[in-house]
Amino acid sequence: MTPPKDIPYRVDMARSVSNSLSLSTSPTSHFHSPPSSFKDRPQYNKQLKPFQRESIKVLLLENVNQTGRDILEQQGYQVEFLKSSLPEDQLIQKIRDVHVIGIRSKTKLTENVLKHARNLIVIGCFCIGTNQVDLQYAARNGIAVFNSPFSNSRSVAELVIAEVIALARQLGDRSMELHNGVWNKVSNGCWEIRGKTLGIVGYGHIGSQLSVLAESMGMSVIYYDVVNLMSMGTARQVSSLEELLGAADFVSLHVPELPETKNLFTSKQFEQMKNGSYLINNSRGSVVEIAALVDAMRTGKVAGAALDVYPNEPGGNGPYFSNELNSWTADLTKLKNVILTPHIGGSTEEAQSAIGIEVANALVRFVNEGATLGAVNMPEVNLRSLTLDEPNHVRVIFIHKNVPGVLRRVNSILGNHNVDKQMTDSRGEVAYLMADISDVDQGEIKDLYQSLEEDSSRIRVRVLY
Ligand SMILES: NC(=O)C1=CN([C@@H]2O[C@H](COP(=O)(O)OP(=O)(O)OC[C@H]3O[C@@H](n4cnc5c(N)ncnc54)[C@H](O)[C@@H]3O)[C@@H](O)[C@H]2O)C=CC1
Ligand SMILES: O=C(O)CCC(=O)C(=O)O
Repeated sequence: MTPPKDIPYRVDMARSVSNSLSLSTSPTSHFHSPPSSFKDRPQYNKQLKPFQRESIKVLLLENVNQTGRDILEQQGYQVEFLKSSLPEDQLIQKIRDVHVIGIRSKTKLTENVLKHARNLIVIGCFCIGTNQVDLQYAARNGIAVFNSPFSNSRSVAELVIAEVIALARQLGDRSMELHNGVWNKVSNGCWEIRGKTLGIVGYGHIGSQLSVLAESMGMSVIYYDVVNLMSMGTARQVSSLEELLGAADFVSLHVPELPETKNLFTSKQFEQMKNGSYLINNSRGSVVEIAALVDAMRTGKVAGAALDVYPNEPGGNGPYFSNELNSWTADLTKLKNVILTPHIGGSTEEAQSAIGIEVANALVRFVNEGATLGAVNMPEVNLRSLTLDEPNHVRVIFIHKNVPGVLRRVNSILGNHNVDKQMTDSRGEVAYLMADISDVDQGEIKDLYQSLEEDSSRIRVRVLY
């Protein structure tokens, strides 16, 4: 088979020899000796180099922070960077040959897209949410997914505090009026937030951080969560959403996108809110039925709203926030005291820089060492690093279907060598085995790889050395 022009020969070999999706499985790769300056150290980690790093192709979408790009480029990987997300047809073209993809919240990695990703081994979500990725499909195909679980939590919580005050004082309207030359000095319907009650729905990383900030500004905090959680400060957990809605002056949503949170807020919930209360949604657009919110605001039941997220969001910056995108847009934008922001809850220099570092490092650990610590769709497996004084050691990674009898078969293959350490774990249908074995000659690696490839449970084999 002649390799396509832009794919290095060994990538194509990996595919044709093993029928594997993974470049790094290639048993034909060269061993790279460690730099001689390291050799005098008594104990040092061996950099596993089963492939030429410059063959690893990385596609970064949605303006991933420079910190992340630097880490990946320093590895020698080929990094392609785009500022926006891509429509599905272009994404399918691009994803065909990459081994690593980095996205934020806009890029939808559905089964339909992922089935074209024949070389992909890992996805980095440079954000908290992972609802944009088909996590099950990815796991079933040996593709690990990483995110940054709390690097932007503080940024979101601070934005909510700003929104609580801005809504209470109708700041958006006053500012817009003055931009249009209208002086409108009023106090009617404007409030201090001191002594008011904030109701937080979803008391996880963001909700609990917000709780602390709100209390420090003199608010009382109540929260509703499906899990029983420890309260921060003097906040109080309530037993139902209805109870929260009946007591809160401000309601702020911090739940993930799940089937159970879809349209969590419809006309019923708006009816249960206090008259003249406020709604803030920085979670996901699917959580609130916007047409119902528009109705609740027209009647005055809800006195103001701040929205950062929408059911449909544009892939990049530009004049796209229109009825074409979401049918209720014109109704919403005509309302008074509505603050609309373009999904910027986590968009601060601090958060983006920290996310870039955290996710890029997780990607490098996975590509180079096979470690899945922090993966959101796979068992978390890691072994201490191999060291440079272990020259004939090989790390075997065997991602397989979680069915009986696999370990017996795999260990009979590995058993021809000395298994120094091994860890295996499962998550749902998928299991992940990592083993460091010694006394392996370079010439035996290909056979080892081939034997594992032939096991009926195999999802993906990688041999790192
Ligand atoms: N606007 C933005 O830029 C950002 C938005 N987000 C969104 O915020 C969400 C929350 O983030 P974190 O606080 O980090 O998540 P988290 O996972 O730490 O907390 C979520 C909480 O919601 C609770 N929960 C789940 N289902 C619930 C339900 N039906 N009713 C009540 N509580 C429920 C969970 O038990 C958990 O305590 C993310 O999933 C993401 O979608 C996150 C970061 C930035
Ligand atoms: O900053 C982004 O692109 C997405 C933020 C977000 O929604 C998240 O972290 O889940």
